[in-house]
Amino acid sequence: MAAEIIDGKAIAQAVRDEVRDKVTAMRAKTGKAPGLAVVLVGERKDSQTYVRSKKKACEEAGIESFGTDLPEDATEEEVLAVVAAYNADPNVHGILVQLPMPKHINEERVLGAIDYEKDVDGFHPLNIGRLSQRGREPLFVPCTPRGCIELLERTGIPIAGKEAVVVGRSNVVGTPAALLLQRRDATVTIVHSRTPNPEEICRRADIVIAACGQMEMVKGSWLKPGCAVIDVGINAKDDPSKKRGYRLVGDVEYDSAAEVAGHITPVPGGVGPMTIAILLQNTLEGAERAFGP
Ligand SMILES: Nc1nc(=O)c2c([nH]1)NC[C@@H]1CN(c3ccc(C(=O)N[C@@H](CCC(=O)O)C(=O)O)cc3)C=[N+]21
Repeated sequence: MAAEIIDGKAIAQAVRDEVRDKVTAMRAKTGKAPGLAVVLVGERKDSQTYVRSKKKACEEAGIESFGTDLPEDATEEEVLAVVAAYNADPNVHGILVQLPMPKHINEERVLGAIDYEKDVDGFHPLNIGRLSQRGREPLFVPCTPRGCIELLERTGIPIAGKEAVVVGRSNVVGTPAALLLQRRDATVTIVHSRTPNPEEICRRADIVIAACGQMEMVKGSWLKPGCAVIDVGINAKDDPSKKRGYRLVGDVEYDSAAEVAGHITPVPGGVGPMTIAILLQNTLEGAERAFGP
C-alpha cells in the first residue's frame, strides 16, 4: 500500500490565499498593510534564493517587503544597527535575519536584539521560552515547525494522544517542533546523533518529523505501517540525469518510506513551501497586533 502524498505546495497556497484576503481586508479597513524586513548578511547562494522567494511571496500577498543586504565582512555592530532601525520603523511588523550568518557574528546576540513583537521567526529567547512553558503563549512560533503542524492538521491527521518522534534536535526545527507536538498532547520523543537505537524508537511513532540534516537517513524499515511522515530535509543529491547534475531529496528515503507510511510529504513540494506561507501568516499576525482591534 502506497502512502498518501501530503501536497505541501497546495496547502501552502491555501494559507497564502487566506493571508492575501486578510491583508486586502486590512488595507480596506485601516489603509495600512503588514510589512516584513529581511536582513541578509553575506553572499550564500542558497540564502539569496530563499530571500528572493520570501520577497516574491510578500508581494503576492500584499505584504510590503523591506530588505537590507550586508556584505560578508559586515560587523556585528552594523547588523545590530540595521535591526535597531527596523525595530523603530512602524511600517515593519516582522524582522527576519536570514540564517546562518557569517561565523564572526554572534547569532544569539543579533536574534535577541530583534523586538520580540516583530520576531516573525520566533527565535527570540522570550518567544522560545514561552513556547517551552505550559500555559504561556509565544507571540510567534518558528515558521518551519509551525508549517509541519499545519500540514498535519490540515490533512486531518490526529496529534493528541499519539506517539510522535522528532529526528533531530536543532534550535530552528527539531526542538520547537517537539514542543509544538507536546502542546497538542502528543507523547513526544526526540532522537538525535547520540541516540543508539533511533530506528527502534521511530518504529513506535504515529507521527515522524525528520529534521536531522542527513540525506535519506530515515528508511521505510524505521517506520510503523500507516504512520505520518513529515520530511523537513533539503539535500542536493548527485544525479547525472538532471541538467543541474543533482536533485533535491529529504532526510527520509522517500521510496522505501512511501511503501510503509500512511501519509508522507515529498521533497521538494512538502515542508519548504509551508515555511514561506507561515512567515507571511506570522507577519500578518504581527501587524494585526500592532494595529489593534
Ligand atoms: N532566519 C531564517 N528563517 C528561515 O525560515 C530560514 C532561514 N533563516 N535560513 C534558511 C532556511 C531554509 N528555508 C526555506 C524556505 C523555503 C524553502 C522552499 O520553498 N523550498 C521549496 C523549493 C526548493 C527548491 O527548489 O530549492 C520546496 O521544498 O519545495 C526551503 C527552505 C527557510 N529558512
